Amino acid sequence: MALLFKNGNVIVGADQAIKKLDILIAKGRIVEIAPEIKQEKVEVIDLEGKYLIPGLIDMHVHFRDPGYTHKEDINSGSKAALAGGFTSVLMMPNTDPPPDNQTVVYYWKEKSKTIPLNILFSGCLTKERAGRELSKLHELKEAGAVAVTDDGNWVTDGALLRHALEYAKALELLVITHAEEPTLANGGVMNEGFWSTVLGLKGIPKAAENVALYRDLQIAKLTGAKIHIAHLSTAEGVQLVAAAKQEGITVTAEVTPHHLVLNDEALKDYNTNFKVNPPLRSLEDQNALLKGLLNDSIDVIATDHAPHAQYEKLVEFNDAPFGMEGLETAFPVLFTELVACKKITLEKLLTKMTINPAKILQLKEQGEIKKGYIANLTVIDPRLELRVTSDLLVSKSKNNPFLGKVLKGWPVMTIYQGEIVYQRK
Ligand SMILES: NC(=O)N[C@@H](CC(=O)O)C(=O)O
Ligand SMILES: [Zn+2]
Ligand SMILES: [Zn+2]
Repeated sequence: MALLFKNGNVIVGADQAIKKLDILIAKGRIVEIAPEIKQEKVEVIDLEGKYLIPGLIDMHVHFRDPGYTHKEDINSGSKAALAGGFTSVLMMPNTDPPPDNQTVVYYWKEKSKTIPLNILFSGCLTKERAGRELSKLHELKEAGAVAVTDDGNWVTDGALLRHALEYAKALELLVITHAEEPTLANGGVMNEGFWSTVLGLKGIPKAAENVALYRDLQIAKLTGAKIHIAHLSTAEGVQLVAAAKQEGITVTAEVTPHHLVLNDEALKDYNTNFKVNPPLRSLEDQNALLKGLLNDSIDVIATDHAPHAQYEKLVEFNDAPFGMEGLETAFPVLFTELVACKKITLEKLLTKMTINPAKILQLKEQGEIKKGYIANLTVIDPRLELRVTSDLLVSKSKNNPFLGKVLKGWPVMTIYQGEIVYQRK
């Protein structure tokens, strides 16, 4: 049945302007946008006080399927995405087996075909993500991958990255880099600085990210290929990306919600839910990342949703795996900590979570609310306040750094291709 949204604050157009409008959707599309729509035989949804926004797009999620489905699988990860207001996600390839050829991509396709979420696939850049030999990039493209990355590992062999970028350019595959020079990271578990000294934990210096990033940008320049920087975490990194853009290097960059609202002081209780890679950096880095987001050096906010089972995190800090669960709290965290505190406008935040990732992933007729576009939409209740608890989270994993926090601005309804696929009870 057609749906008519009334009385809402609707985010429309390429500038994500907030307007009081009615929206009619039918047959999976947005068919009318007007100050007042009168239509019979439709289901009317009263949005009083709420926002209707484009479905959120997350270009960095780990669904752990196949191989680590005790942490998450395509089904549970998708449920978490929909509960978080996301209608498109890009899956990362650090699974077992990893998608370095078409087999895993076909498995993903088969397993996700009935799930009401636009799931995009990334393949490995190198075989087994081992950094020695290129994956079958052609095969991956043919199977439907839109990106290639060795996320979790940096491609240490520069010539190999060069070749990957050359092929990827010809194949129109996006290359995503996890920029961290491993000999500098050297087994560290948190950011190297004041807090690692206080806590007696081995640090990962910011230089590990900065040198890797600089090399990757130079290889992008050399090849003229597009490169996307995953989870930027340092102030210098923001400068490097800004300078590269200025020079005409075709680079885009993302930042995570956790790097925008947390810093390494959060680790002072040795809570392993705050252990993540790249690590939470200093307050200065946190501030620089927000600045970089505001001045468009950083294009996208992506969650890097990295679920781990509870027992895996219930160990000594040094032994815990890196990663945070993030899909479900991303929007309320950013709304509470940045929009409500007037550090960023809702329009700007949404641009980084809808239009910009849609452009980078070349998603057609998505990312904004526009007549004729696909009806992927999310309803946000800015007044709804909820405490983050493990019961609230639908992901298989509960390693969320915001557990215990009261957040507002929760997604309450997610619409995928015109159908209501999630409703908060
Ligand atoms: N971010 C993390 O801390 N962990 C990710 C890997 C990654 O994104 O590099 C994971 O797969 O667990
Ligand atoms: Zn990574
Ligand atoms: Zn990741």
